[in-house]
Amino acid sequence: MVRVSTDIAGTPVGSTPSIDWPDLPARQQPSWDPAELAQVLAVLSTYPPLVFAGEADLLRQRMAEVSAGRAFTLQGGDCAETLADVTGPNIRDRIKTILQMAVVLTYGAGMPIVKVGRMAGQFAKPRSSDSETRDGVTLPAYRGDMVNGFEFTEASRRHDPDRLLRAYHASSATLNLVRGFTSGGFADLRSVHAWNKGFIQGPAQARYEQMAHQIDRAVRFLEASGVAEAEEMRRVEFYSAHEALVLDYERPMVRRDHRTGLLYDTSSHFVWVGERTRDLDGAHIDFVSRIRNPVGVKLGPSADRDTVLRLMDKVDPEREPGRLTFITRMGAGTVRDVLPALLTSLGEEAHRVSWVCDPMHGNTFTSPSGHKTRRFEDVVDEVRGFFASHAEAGTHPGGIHVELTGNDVTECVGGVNPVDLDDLGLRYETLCDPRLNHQQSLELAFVVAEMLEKGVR
Ligand SMILES: O=C[C@H](O)[C@H](O)COP(=O)(O)O
Ligand SMILES: C=C(OP(=O)(O)O)C(=O)O
Ligand SMILES: [Mn+2]
Repeated sequence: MVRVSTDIAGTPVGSTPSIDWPDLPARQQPSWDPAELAQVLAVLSTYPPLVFAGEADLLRQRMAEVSAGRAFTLQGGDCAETLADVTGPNIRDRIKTILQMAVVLTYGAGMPIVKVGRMAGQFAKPRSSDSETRDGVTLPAYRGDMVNGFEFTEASRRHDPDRLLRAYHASSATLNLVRGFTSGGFADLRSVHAWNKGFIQGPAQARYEQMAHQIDRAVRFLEASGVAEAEEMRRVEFYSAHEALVLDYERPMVRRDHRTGLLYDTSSHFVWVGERTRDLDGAHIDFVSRIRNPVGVKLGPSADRDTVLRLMDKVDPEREPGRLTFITRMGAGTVRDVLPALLTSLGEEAHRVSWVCDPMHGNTFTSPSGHKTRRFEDVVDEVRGFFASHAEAGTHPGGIHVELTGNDVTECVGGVNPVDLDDLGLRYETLCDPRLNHQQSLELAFVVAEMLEKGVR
């Protein structure tokens, strides 16, 4: 995964601190049996960290480049990872998709792409409703495999703290494979480029051929000049991220770094707080304010200047480069009305954080067949509106955050090889929100690369 220099590798993994977490209101938390939970927490807090403090520091440096306008970040993966989907082929194909997108974006941006998987911990979901009713039977809503099962039975929907340990092990197995894939030659620029050529030979050909041709020339130049042989071209830095939602998972994973005495959430390199849990005086914002990892906060269309400044004061009072990322998810129809004004109202402060576009969560609707879906065209339109907003405000559009899979699912409609509303039932596999499939993800990368290359006003 990330390239680890000797001083990072030599970093002691840190001790489990005893922290009296303040008793603040926390939304969207499971209701566990307290005795069962206590047993699990005692075990989880002794488990090895999944990431090193030094790796999180390195990602913070990379995100500092994003906030300074010298890098772009690609964050992507499932809405909800599931325990059953932790398989070699699934992980490989998701990594492959992200790497393919990153090559295209690198070309378009002419900047380093900071690659972050929404994976190895994305096992918990906030829900609109606490319960779900089917055929007159009401049960607790599915909240992700870290909390309960998707199967619609009382036993499966029970909040089971043992699942925290299963999520830890699944995250550990995922990260292990990701580290292998991204450092062991699989990520070789030439193979990734060859996979992209496969995409362009399909229906995308006419629309994206010109850019594909330019990328091909650039890679051929690297090969001809011998640069493609370099070790750096055979591996990539790749980081993990998930929503820090279930505090009974995140808190026991916090460790004190022996070098500095500071706290890190060792469940992931990057964690974010979601739109539904970012209350200024709530436990989630308090949690991320205490850890040293680079962190994100989602912002929906209701976020105003005052809220954003107060979030900055809480989470990033020193305005440390790379520390805080705002992930905006305004909706394609709203972004142009709301985002430029918000950015402008922040003045200089808007330059002290990174801005990333989540074009998924503001664009969800239910199809006539009853599937939760999104239109590819709306996703693209929100990214376009995001770029235009930053151009207007003079701030850096720092990246995209996307729900995607490497599989050929039919969950979002549209794209150059279109999924129609009638196709949704063919391969609708997500247990929560609809993801872009492999082709739609690559197509998004080409469209965004064009925006990066040509600029959007
Ligand atoms: O991923 C985000 C949320 O968990 C999801 O959009 C909530 O969806 P719901 O409205 O089906 O609960
Ligand atoms: C829950 C999510 O998003 P948001 O907090 O923006 O609704 C998510 O990213 O899956
Ligand atoms: Mn989602």
